[in-house]
Amino acid sequence: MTEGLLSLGIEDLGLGLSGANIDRLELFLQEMARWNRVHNLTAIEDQRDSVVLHLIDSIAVLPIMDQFLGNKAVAIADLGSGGGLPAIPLAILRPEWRLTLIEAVRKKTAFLQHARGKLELKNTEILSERVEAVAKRRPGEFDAVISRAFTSLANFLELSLPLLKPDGLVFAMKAKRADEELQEVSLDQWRLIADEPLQIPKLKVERRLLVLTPMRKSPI
Ligand SMILES: C[S@@+](CC[C@H](N)C(=O)[O-])C[C@H]1O[C@@H](n2cnc3c(N)ncnc32)[C@H](O)[C@@H]1O
Repeated sequence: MTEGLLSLGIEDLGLGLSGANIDRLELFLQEMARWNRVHNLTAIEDQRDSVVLHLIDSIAVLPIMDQFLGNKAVAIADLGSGGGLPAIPLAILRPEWRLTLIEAVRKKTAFLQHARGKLELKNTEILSERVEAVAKRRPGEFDAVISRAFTSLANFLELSLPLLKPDGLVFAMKAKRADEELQEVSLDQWRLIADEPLQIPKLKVERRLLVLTPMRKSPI
């Protein structure tokens, strides 16, 4: 099974993954495939390779996140986690980070709870709620926010702002066409502090990771 992750180039990411890391990522993929079959969890029940590529896409952000967050016990929210990307692979590979997965659809959070138990991911919490509701209940709580395939950049930033600590960071996983989305962002409100191309082995489309921080320096 591990052959899939290896043959699709996970080692080329240069993350220094151990055999145990790869086994746990593989277990997550197996659970996702099993739940997909039974519950029709997401649209990505297509070929296994494409799910593997989604996973590799999700961890390609790690070298850049590491630069900003180091190995501190930071609190990170993943908005619109769906089947757990990118939060679950990140939680597997960075046990010192605390990941909060926020997902509105209950069928999906049932899977996320299942995966959390199966993988014994004590550094995760699953919230079966809309992001907007969590922001009201827990304002200014997170060091960082991330999302993948969630919404437009401008909307992601708007939803992130109330969740973030004053110096919090937003990690936006984007495709090459992020330039148009960046033009919609108010530079009075946000500072772009990094815009990094990502190397995804075997994946033809280009990816970027944008890192932004709010200009305001106190929570709302
Ligand atoms: C296209 S999926 C992406 C899932 C996952 N991040 C991935 O990359 O595979 C977007 C997810 O965001 C969730 N979502 C959309 N708006 C939301 C909101 N306001 N609060 C919580 N979840 C939301 C949807 O239910 C859906 O599962």
